[in-house]
Amino acid sequence: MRADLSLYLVTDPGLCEAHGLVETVMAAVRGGVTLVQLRDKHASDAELVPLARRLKTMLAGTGVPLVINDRLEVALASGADGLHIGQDDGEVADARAALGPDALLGLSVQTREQLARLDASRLDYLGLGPVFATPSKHDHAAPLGFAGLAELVAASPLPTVAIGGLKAEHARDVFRAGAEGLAVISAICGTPDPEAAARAFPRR
Ligand SMILES: Cc1ncc(COP(=O)(O)OP(=O)(O)O)c(N)n1
Ligand SMILES: Cc1nc(C(=O)O)sc1CCOP(=O)(O)O
Ligand SMILES: [Mg+2]
Repeated sequence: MRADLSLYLVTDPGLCEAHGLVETVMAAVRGGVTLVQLRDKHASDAELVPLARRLKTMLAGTGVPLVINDRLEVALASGADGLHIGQDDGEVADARAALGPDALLGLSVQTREQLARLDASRLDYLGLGPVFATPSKHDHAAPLGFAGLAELVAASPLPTVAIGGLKAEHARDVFRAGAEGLAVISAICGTPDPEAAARAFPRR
């Protein structure tokens, strides 16, 4: 599945708490977010499935797909549009086999070595990062900077979205590095006005 990666919102339960997670997502979509990832490292699958279903219902008619972070079972049970996995989140082939050919499947990549061994035929896009160090992910890899990002983008066989410490003022540099878009948590979720925060991102 081909997705618009321009402005990719990754949710965080703590940072989205102020306005409510669903309300934050919908405000961000009104502001121009093109893809939403439900990411909660602590909730159980049983807690995430109804939340994912609610988000999917709310996003109906907007054209904005919903992907689930890490949890294949949640993606399958909720009817989400896809899944985003990292290097240690299971096999791409297994995820693709379970999700079917039409689902959106993304993989996180931090290094050239990971790029060289991935199976592009089963993936739709790559998340490249972190561009900068960020408190939103405690176990992130070494920051790439824009030069490191550009190197990975140039070697990528798939569309890419940059992630990690990105704000609206970084959009031009991200596009110059060749990525299709920016994935963000705190630049939208942690703000007083998520719609305005999303709107502030320049488009490619
Ligand atoms: C768009 C996007 N890119 C990268 C990541 C990071 O995934 P991962 O390395 O599996 O880390 P966690 O998010 O699971 O902590 C992402 N979630 N989204
Ligand atoms: C979820 C995630 N993955 C990363 C990676 O480098 O793979 S960085 C990150 C957190 C992004 O949050 P913020 O926009 O607040 O920096
Ligand atoms: Mg993961």
